[in-house]
Amino acid sequence: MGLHVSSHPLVLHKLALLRRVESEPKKFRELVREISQFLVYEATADMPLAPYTIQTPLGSMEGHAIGARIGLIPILRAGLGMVEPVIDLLPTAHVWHLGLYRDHNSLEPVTYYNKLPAQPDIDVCLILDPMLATGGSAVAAVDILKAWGAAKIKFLGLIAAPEGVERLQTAHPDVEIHLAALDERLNEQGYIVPGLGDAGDRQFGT
Ligand SMILES: O=P(O)(O)OC[C@H]1O[C@H](OP(=O)(O)OP(=O)(O)O)[C@H](O)[C@@H]1O
Ligand SMILES: O=c1cc[nH]c(=O)[nH]1
Ligand SMILES: [Mg+2]
Repeated sequence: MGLHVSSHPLVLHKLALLRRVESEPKKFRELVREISQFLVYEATADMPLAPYTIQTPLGSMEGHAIGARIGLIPILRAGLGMVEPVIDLLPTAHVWHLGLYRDHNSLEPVTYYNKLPAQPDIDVCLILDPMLATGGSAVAAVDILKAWGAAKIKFLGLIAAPEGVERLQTAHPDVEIHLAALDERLNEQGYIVPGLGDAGDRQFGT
């Protein structure tokens, strides 16, 4: 319940290319862009619609607009690469960046950037972060958004470990998780296996 792992052939095809060690940052960023668009297409399948009257060259009819105010919450750094492809499809979305990094020793998230306004001005928050590993960062992001007053929150990620899914679902069972893949496990350093390595480093060449 609440966990969606894409089985679309295009997602699987592009995910294999994304994982490959040969995919250099330019290629990697392109694949992050493409897979993110497929993911948000699937994750917005239940968005409410607002009907309104439009004119075609041949007459009037009832058209539809997305009836929710959507906020994109990229988790810096690695979530940055998911913003442009998603906002291209949802051009009226607001973007609120959250800066979180994992402490290398404790693997616990450290918050370093949060400029959310005093009052939430969106109906649905889409958290964008390619990797859900221990789940510490995702749980922290949802904690922040709920304390802010966000009503509905979804997590969009490229690859997750079962440990991270379980931690997020236990802490926040109401948050839907949309993934391109659910991998085997975490290794001793907290990396997803087989995964793709460090999603921030691979996008930004660091
Ligand atoms: O589920 P967790 O164990 O919390 O790990 C996942 C987090 O790790 C990565 O960020 P990282 O800390 O590498 O920061 P970066 O994006 O700046 O490289 C990733 O983008 C997530 O935010
Ligand atoms: O495998 C992992 C785990 C956390 N963050 C990453 O970028 N990759
Ligand atoms: Mg990183």
